[in-house]
Amino acid sequence: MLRSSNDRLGIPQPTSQASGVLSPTAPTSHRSSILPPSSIRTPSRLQQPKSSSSSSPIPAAAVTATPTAPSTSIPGFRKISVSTPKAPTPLGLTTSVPQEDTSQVSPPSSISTTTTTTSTAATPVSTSGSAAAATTTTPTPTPGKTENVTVTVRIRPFSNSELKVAGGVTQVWEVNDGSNIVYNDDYAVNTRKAAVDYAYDHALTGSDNELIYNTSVKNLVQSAMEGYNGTVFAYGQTSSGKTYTMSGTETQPGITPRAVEDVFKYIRENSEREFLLRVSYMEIYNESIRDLLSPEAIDLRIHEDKRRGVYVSPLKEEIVTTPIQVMRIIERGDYQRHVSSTDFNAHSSRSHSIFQITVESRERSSAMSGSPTAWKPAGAKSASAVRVSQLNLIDLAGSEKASSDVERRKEGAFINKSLLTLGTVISKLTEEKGAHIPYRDSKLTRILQSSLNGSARVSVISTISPSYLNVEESNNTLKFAARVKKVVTRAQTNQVMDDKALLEKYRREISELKAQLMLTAEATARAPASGVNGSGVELDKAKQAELSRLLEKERLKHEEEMGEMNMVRNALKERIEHLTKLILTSSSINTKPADQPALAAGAQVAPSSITGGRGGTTVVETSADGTVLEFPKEIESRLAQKDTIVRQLQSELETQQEKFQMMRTVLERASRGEAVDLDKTLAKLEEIRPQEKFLIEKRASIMGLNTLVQSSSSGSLDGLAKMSCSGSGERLGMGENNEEDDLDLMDTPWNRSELQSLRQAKRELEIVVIDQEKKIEDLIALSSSYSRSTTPTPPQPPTAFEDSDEFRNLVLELEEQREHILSMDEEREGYKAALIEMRNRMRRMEMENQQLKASAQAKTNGSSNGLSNGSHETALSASELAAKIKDLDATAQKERRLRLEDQQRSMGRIASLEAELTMLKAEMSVRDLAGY
Ligand SMILES: Nc1ncnc2c1ncn2[C@@H]1O[C@H](COP(=O)(O)OP(=O)(O)OP(=O)(O)O)[C@@H](O)[C@H]1O
Repeated sequence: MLRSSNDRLGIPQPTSQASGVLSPTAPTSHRSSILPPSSIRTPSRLQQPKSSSSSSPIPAAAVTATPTAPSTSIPGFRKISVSTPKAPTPLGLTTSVPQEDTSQVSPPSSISTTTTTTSTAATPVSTSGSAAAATTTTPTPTPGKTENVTVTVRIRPFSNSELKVAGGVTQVWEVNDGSNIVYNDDYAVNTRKAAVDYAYDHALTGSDNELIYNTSVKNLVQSAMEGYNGTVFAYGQTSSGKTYTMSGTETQPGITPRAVEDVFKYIRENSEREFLLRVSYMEIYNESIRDLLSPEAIDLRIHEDKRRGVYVSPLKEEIVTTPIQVMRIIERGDYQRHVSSTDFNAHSSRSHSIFQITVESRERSSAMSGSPTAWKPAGAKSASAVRVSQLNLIDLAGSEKASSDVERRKEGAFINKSLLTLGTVISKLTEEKGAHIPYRDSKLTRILQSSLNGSARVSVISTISPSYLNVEESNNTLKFAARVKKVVTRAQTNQVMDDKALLEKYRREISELKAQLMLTAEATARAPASGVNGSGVELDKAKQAELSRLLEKERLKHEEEMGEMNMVRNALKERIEHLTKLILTSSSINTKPADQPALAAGAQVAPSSITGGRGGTTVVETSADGTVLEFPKEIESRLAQKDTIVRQLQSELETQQEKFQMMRTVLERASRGEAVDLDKTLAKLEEIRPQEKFLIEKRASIMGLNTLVQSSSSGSLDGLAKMSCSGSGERLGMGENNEEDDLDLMDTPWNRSELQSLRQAKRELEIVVIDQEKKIEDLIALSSSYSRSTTPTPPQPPTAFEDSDEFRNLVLELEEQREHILSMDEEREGYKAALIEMRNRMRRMEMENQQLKASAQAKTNGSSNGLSNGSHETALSASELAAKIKDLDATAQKERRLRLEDQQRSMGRIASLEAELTMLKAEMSVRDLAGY
């Protein structure tokens, strides 16, 4: 489970129950003693003058808290009583503690000297870490001089669950002399335990994180700023207070935010050097290394080289310029860290987390010359050598007993194994000279190898519970801490002379850019004034016109060139400004608005306040060979995202084109007057509509991508919100930010051409997409015009396509077709009428013919009978009649032939129908027979 940083921080400590008082029989001692909550508070031992001898009558301290006393409260924590010193109580105790301190101190009168204990400390330890000395600065190490690891044990107050359980409030441990841990006398007496005395550099109680920071870490941070590697880690059983110590709460910022603050404070106060800071954050979860700033990067590898020692790669590093920016990054990383609720801790860290600050610094005198010629060749011995050091702040996962949950048990097994290996490595380092040290047995020891084997200053904070319930685990932690105390280191500074240091690289780049800027300035100055005809020569009108045309052309060209030149100059200036901002000096840091107050872990940070320069976080990454590269992960993931979108768009466009072609064919057929199924066509056109949605989505996703890059570079989450609502109104990928971000990312030459070609491809694609969109719109308009013509819908306003020539031609063509069909119809009707007329004429002629025949017959009969009635009713001569009859006969014959043919055709058709009928009848009878 991943948790939010707020979950991780400020987990409220329950209010303790008031119960019990110091037993009158309890031996008083000059130890700090952790007492049950109701114990009377006395002035903190931490404010007492430090005792030089255990036998001297100095007060003892006891941790306590009551919920009822007037107090200065730390939200989420037990209320701590604050009272003024009083007269001794019947128990001989005074009741005064400093604010937020939970130590209880016995007055001198009541103190019996501490019973002598058997010390389990293997080495004599310094007691320099008393609270009184806490805020003083110990000298930075002498290069090459050996020193022991600084070990601090911190006993936290009782937790709520401990207070609730029987025996939970039995206090086992006490702090003695500010540096030793011994058994509480009551506990020792009641359990008849042999006394123990673990000796460390510092032993602390209470909740004051400033105290522990000043006591155990402050010096180490200072020496990290001076070029020495430093490692701080919190070690202890689960729920013993490691995260509380390292991260802290809003009211009690832990070691990490305080260290960050001090890093910037150091830069502010050291004007003779300039600095470049970069940070990374990783976790080891189930023996796999994960980049908390780039969570998709899992299972990172560990490498080693002579120059850098052991390091993890590829690990994202961000260049930082303000404390608040660093806190924001930590918050981001914390959000990704594996945290779960366990049987012992509601917010238990299930991984070891390692936060690294890499500090590069160099004397300003050599760096600030600003002249491009001031650079010495790489490797040259000069004051420009860059010091590189690393500060590791590590919150280990807690050792734990078996958990009831399977997943937690598995995690616990990994945690315990790596902590066991850490213990073994420490043992071997201290006990067996020249023995094989099994650093490689766990990722944790491998990463800590450089620190443990000598070259770093190391401070270990061991956290324990005060309760009897955890006595066994606390004993193990104390033994581990005692062993670590024996580890000897020999810190030394690292000097880098070449471009491997980013500081050197950036300074060189700034110089080169400044030189380029000067060149462009000179070029601008040299540029001729344009548009002036200063010859004073009289020219004729035509020549003058020609000349002014040429001059105008020349002037435009010149303006264009000047515009380009200015763009280059601005880009150079911006880059110089950007790089300069990354390099921190006391003056630059003092002028920064980010002079924030002490940072509380989990404090809300405005996203805008973390952006520096042009609003982008600068990301670097160390390659496997130890070279520091700029931005590769950002570039890679961005290119990959863009590639995917380009591929998607291309395939979508191909589909679109196919459909478009299909539609076109249908429309062409329709325009030719061929039958087309309009409904089907319209349905197909409808299918195209969802693709519009796709294009809009793609546009939005490209816009979102730009926003994402912007947000990732600014470290803010609001970019993601912007992403979700961006897009619809803008053209594909044409967001302004895109190019700007690309410029930011184009800082390295290796990706420049790739980005450019990608941008070019994107632009080409945009044109295709826009073209496609236009065509689709046309098609949709056309389809609706067709549907309007086929359905009686109210008239629509004409679309653009209806006004087009193509549409007009189609309509004309259709009209012509229609007219043609009409004229054909008319013609056919005419033929029909002519035919009928012919038939009528034929009939009339036949009748006439018959009449003529009859009269001719009558004439013939009359002449032969000698009868001549002298009638001249007919004026036709016999020959004329014969001709007419012949004519009519021919027509009648023709008609007969035609009728005969018709009759024959009909007979044929009837015959074939009859045959068919017979067949069908036969089939029917066969079916009947078959019993269907
Ligand atoms: N010195 C302290 N003063 C007040 N409260 C403390 C102190 N140390 C720890 N606590 C509280 O005790 C609880 C457990 O502490 P924390 O989460 O820091 O333990 P942890 O050692 O990091 O545990 P884990 O290994 O499971 O992550 C938290 O609620 C924390 O606020």
